[in-house]
Amino acid sequence: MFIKSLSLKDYRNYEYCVVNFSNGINILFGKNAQGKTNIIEAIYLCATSKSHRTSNDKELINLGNSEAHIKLTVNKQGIDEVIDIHIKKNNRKGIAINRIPIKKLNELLGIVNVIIFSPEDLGLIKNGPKERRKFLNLELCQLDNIYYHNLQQYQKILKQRNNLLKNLKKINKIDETISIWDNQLVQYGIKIINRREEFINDLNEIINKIHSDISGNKENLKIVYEKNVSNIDFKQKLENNLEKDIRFGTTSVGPHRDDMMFLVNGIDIRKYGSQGQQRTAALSLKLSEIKLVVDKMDDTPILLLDDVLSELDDDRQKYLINSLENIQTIVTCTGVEDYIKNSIDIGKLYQVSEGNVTLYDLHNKK
Ligand SMILES: Nc1ncnc2c1ncn2[C@@H]1O[C@H](COP(=O)(O)OP(=O)(O)OP(=O)(O)O)[C@@H](O)[C@H]1O
Repeated sequence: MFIKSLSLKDYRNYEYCVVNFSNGINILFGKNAQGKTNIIEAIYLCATSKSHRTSNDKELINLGNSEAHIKLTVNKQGIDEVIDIHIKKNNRKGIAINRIPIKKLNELLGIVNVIIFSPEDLGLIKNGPKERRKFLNLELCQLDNIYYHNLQQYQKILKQRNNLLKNLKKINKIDETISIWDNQLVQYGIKIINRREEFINDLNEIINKIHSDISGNKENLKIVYEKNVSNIDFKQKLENNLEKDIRFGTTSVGPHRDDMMFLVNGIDIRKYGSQGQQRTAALSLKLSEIKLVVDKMDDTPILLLDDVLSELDDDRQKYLINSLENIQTIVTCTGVEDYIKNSIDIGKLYQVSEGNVTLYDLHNKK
């Protein structure tokens, strides 16, 4: 699939803007704070219904205006699909697919498949478990509608259980209704654990080869799923921890406390890796994700590279660029030197300046 066009009205620092994309590599370049990431964010929003930067939709509306509109046309195996998003000040948004309004946000998932890669992703291994869980959830929600549903249910039940725990602390006694929540939490939790396990196994099938290539055959990379509970002991652990959970007013066990360990030549690089090792492993992870999505889908996803190339050294830049064949890529950067140096075949080059996007001719320097 590839994005044909994006139009923005009163969105972030754009009053009105239309960008037509090539189905190859598209580069948006410009100085800092001109609106490059805002374009990536708008595309991401059309794919997932959420911004990758904020959970407050109001921030997406151009300051001084009361509504924002985003329209994206994607071509899927020859057929155009149009996504319209309308964001209102009261944090409500209306979404339509081919002009038909959708009732639930998850109807949007799977229409446009994007993989986003930004400098923050390079910190995935160095950062805390919350970031790694976010990675798991974002990827799986896009790949699998059932996972999205199970995760939503799990989070809803977890919130209700935590509220009950806080009430039980106040009245200082144990209420039988907790076991009703526990059963439901276990029911959805197990589904989440199983799907995460399957996903990590799939990544492991791919990642070692990629990582070994990037590291010049010096390093071996394996991901280990650090489950906080297993599908066998989840219920028991909830019961064992009940008193503690009431004391703290929160659920201390479950997949909401999962993590992933990254082993390079058998060593946990979250703790003992150099920064370079951690960043390379993060790059391998992202590239594995691309390959996995390409293998699992009938169609190719769209790759969004937000200012990431300048963060990589020459060898890693080359490796990433060589992986971009046959996949529409939308790149943001401050300068195009890295792309010229790597002789990339650029489909469309745009300059972004103060909320304006203009086609740029490298040769005529227009
Ligand atoms: N709701 C909004 N209304 C108006 N302007 C906004 C709004 N939200 C953000 N901006 C402006 O958008 C600009 C930031 O855009 P963006 O994050 O896309 O920058 P960028 O070009 O990717 O820069 P960098 O290279 O620094 O990442 C800033 O000038 C910011 O003030």
